[in-house]
Amino acid sequence: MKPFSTTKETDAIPAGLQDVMGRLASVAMQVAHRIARGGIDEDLAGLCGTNTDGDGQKALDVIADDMFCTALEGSAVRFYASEEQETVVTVNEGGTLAVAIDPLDGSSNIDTNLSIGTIFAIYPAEAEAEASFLRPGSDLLAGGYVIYGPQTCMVVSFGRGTLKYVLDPDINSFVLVDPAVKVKPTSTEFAINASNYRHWPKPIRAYIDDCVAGTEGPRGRNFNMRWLASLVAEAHRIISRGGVFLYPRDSRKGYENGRLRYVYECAPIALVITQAGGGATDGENPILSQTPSLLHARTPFIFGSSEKVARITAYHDLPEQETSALFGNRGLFRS
Ligand SMILES: O=P(O)(O)OC[C@H]1O[C@](O)(COP(=O)(O)O)[C@@H](O)[C@@H]1O
Ligand SMILES: [Mg+2]
Ligand SMILES: [Mg+2]
Repeated sequence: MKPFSTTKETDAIPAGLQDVMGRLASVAMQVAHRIARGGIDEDLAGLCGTNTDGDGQKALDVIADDMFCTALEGSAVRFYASEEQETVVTVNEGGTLAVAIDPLDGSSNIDTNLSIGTIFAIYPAEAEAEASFLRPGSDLLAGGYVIYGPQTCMVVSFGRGTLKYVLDPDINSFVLVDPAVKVKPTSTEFAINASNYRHWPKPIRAYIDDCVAGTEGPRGRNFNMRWLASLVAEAHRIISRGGVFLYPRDSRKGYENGRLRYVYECAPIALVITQAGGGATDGENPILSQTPSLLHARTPFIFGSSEKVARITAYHDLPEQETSALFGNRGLFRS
């Protein structure tokens, strides 16, 4: 079983990362297979613990974490950081790379047969374990995700554009289908968990109010909303047809910096999106220029079509009375 179908697929990967990428792709194929068989002889959605963030761990969270970590033994990976592990694991003292991973993203959807995924980030290893990860996303050697959906795809950037691979189930290998993925600069779709509306900061409320007001509001046109509760699936939709995703900070306890984790969720997705021409910010500043202070640090996260992300930043720059006022007053944003 070859993770990549031909040399074309492998040659698109920098030489120093080919082995690790092959290992990640091989595990992803096994995870996809296991998901496809879920419920036949194992309950992948069964609760089996709590991670450091207090999130309930499902069986598949733990299984996938174990599979990825084990597969990196004997590779060039020195340090392994995971959503499912409190501290960094030293895989190979002599390694030169550091891998951070969300082994299973969108866990709340495991038993619903909606798309879920894996998010991965590869940095150069530093002498200290944590220092290898507490750095800006602009230091990434690679960032990407695998989506387990009707198709299994891998979308990855090595800092020079974004590539899309599809798993061909006939040959059990990933095939490179798009070496230069592009995110549409604009779109009429937004994705946000609207049940948190009352907790959002004013600029986010104002932006969503103006979208929801449609043709009667300052934007003068209608918008459509999606929310899958699977970051990978939202990213893949945006890669495919544009749109914007928002998980802002909010006033709930524990959501002061939003929900999503910088090191193994936001930074790699931001790399993939920005290398495809999209935008990725915390609402005001680029994600890739920030430095997390903790391994599991969270950050507000807004990404997608560049014009939409820029517009949301502009809402953050509005004077206080503009975001407090009724939408009709935001004449600045008539388009
Ligand atoms: O349930 P909420 O608050 O809408 O959050 C959904 C978000 O949480 C996540 O499921 C967090 O990821 P995990 O499943 O890896 O913990 C994202 O995929 C998704 O965008
Ligand atoms: Mg996640
Ligand atoms: Mg996860």
